[in-house]
Amino acid sequence: MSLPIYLIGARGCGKTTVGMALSQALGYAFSDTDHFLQQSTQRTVADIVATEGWDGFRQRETQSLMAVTASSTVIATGGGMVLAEGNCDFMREHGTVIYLNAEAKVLAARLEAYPEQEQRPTLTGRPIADEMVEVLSQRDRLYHQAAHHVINAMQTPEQVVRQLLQTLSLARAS
Ligand SMILES: Nc1ncnc2c1ncn2[C@@H]1O[C@H](COP(=O)(O)OP(=O)(O)O)[C@@H](O)[C@H]1O
Ligand SMILES: O=C(O)C1=C[C@@H](OP(=O)(O)O)[C@@H](O)[C@H](O)C1
Ligand SMILES: [Mg+2]
Repeated sequence: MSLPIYLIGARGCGKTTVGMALSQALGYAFSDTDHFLQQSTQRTVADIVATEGWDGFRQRETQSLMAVTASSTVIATGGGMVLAEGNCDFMREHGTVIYLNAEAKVLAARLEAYPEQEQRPTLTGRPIADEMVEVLSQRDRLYHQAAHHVINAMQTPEQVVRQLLQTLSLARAS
């Protein structure tokens, strides 16, 4: 059995989309911390944030991370998973952590085309393009610090998966 692979990065970088495709390519299981949270509570992210605030959501997110961690599993995390240092330590100790890196304007374009507001309530109250600049200015360093590998996510999902497979096989060979 192989260690879990954690995908981290900002909203819209493709953790959920690419994570599913990567799991199929590897023959791994797939989990998503937001899907787990929504299925286990039967509530949306927006509903949890509205009633418990972001602090309440973040506590539940940490519990979800632990609950979905299993061998031979690709795990798509929520974009704010790295905000708690304990989550970063946990991921690095239990598996391989990969940052799907993309510029704010690319993220904003994807999120504007497909906002999924129940999954992504506003973080700052600002328009998406401004929000992504602000979020990356706060988190880019945290994503880099937490990651074992950084992948350019500004390519097609197929290209991102190919690059992930290459990086993982190089890491295993070394
Ligand atoms: N590499 C990519 N190129 C173009 N669009 C993408 C890519 N990855 C994801 N998307 C699109 O961006 C949106 C957000 O993707 P998602 O996988 O939910 O990101 P995340 O889980 O990181 O927030 C979706 O509409 C998805 O189809
Ligand atoms: O960036 C964030 O703080 C969040 C990202 C979302 O997940 P995705 O990154 O999968 O969109 C979801 O966990 C929640 O809305 C908070
Ligand atoms: Mg996601």
